[in-house]
Amino acid sequence: MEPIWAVGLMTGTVLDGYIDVALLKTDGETITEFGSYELVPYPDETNRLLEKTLAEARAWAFDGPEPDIFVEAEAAISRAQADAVCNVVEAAGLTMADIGIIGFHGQTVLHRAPIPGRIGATRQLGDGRLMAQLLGTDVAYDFRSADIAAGGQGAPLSAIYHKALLASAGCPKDTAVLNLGGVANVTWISGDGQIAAFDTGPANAPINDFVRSRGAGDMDRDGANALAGTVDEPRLAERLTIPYLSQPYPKSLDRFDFGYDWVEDLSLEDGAATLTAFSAAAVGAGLDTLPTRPTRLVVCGGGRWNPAMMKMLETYAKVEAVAAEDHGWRSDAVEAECFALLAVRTLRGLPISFPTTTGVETPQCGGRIVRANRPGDPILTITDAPVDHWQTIHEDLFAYNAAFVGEPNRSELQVMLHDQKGQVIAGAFGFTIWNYLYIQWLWVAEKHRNQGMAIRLLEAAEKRAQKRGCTGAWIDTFSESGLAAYRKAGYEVFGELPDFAAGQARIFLRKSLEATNKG
Ligand SMILES: Nc1ncnc2c1ncn2[C@@H]1O[C@H](COP(=O)(O)OP(=O)(O)OP(=O)(O)O)[C@@H](O)[C@H]1O
Ligand SMILES: CC(=O)N[C@H]1[C@@H]2OC[C@@H](O2)[C@@H](O)[C@@H]1O[C@H](C)C(=O)O
Repeated sequence: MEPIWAVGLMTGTVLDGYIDVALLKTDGETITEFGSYELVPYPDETNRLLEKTLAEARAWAFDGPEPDIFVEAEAAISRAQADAVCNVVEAAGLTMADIGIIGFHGQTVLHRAPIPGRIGATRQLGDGRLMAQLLGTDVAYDFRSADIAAGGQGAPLSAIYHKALLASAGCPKDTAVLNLGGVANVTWISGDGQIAAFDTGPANAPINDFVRSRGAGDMDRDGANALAGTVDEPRLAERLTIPYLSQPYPKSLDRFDFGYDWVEDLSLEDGAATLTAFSAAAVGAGLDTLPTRPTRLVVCGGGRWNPAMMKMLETYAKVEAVAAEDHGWRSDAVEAECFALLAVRTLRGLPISFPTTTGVETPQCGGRIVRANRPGDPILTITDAPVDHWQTIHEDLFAYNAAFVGEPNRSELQVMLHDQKGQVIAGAFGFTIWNYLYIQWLWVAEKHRNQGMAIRLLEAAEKRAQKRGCTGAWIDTFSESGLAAYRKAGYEVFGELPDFAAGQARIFLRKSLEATNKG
């Protein structure tokens, strides 16, 4: 496939109020060109709605029907992100017609990793159909469900994009990629090109929540608090015994799996320092689980802008931390670019998750695609009274069939029984087509039933059908009496549709007209 322009959309777990929008030209395997990138703010009311939605999602905990608020939030997210796409595409000097596909991650509101005996669960709010309608462009969305359904973690999915980035930058073999969002995830490529990826632990989410709880802003901006504080080493050492950290991958986390309650009694500065050290040390513990420990990490995601975090990666994770920008990548764009690439992969039917990235048994293609209506596309109509164009289809269909099975010679047939006064007492209607007679309707007036009328009608119809060259006949019924009568006439059951009407099966019967001839 020729590379196409794709738009990637990401709103991560920290709910920082921004939509990450990035353009990427790609064939789904390699990066041809990085396009423009912007952080577009959500409207204030959407931010408030999202906070409420996340709280309701946690209370719901995948138990029972989804909270009603999801419907409203999903529409608001989809509309706001569609607007953002329009603006970024236009500002880049392109039109929507230049965009091959949109990769719409949606908002993760809840994520639960699988455990032995129970598959995982994940929910990203985002209505791909609505976005495709609004923008008139194909949309790939719901990237994680298929992986989860197949037994995978559903995350992280960025590994295949990180691999493409590492290849494009020609990084040394011992380099891994680290994303520091609400949660931290790492991607490592083995010498023979195998990918490993997993969530290492928290990144910014607990730091943001802690700082916010002290009324000190939305984040520890530039690591100012952490840099001014002292890490509570004993407390950190104890915290580092949490089994998740050294557990073998694959593994994934929800944004709220790690909190800040364990530093609540510390000062703002010491708390921030201890939380930052914990996120960094958790990365180190994760690196220890890889077959060979990388010596360099290219760091992307918002945490890359936190100097305390970058410094602590060196001291607590014992690894060289290089900013994404040092390789010409754009820290804040990586996740959005990733979903642009994943959308193209989905379009091409290429896998987006693998046994070593999400633990899924076989690579999964994931992502659902909605095709948009474009000018010039066929128009779909549905009617309860077909007339107009049926003849066109009919003639074409018959001509098509005739080309490989000969002329159908469809010809109708009606058999009637009248009394002496001309009153109808029984009748059958059907048609012969190719080698078969089909009796569509057969009816006997009530007072004439059980007198062999049905058999007389059928025999007459069968004779006529034989003259027309038919070698078989079929009929169907969902009445007991019909079934008995047709059996008596030499028909045998060859199929049924259970519960066709009010619990009754529709029974299909056939009879060989050749056998009748011979016998
Ligand atoms: N200048 C800065 N100083 C300190 N921290 C920063 C700075 N800029 C960004 N951050 C941190 O990065 C966070 C945003 O990170 P990012 O956008 O990568 O998260 P996300 O994509 O929502 O999360 P995830 O990757 O888990 O889905 C901010 O909320 C903040 O904690
Ligand atoms: C369920 C979910 O949304 N997980 C996110 C989250 O944020 C970081 C980390 O946890 C990662 O596993 C994932 O996002 C990135 C884009 C991923 O799938 O690679």
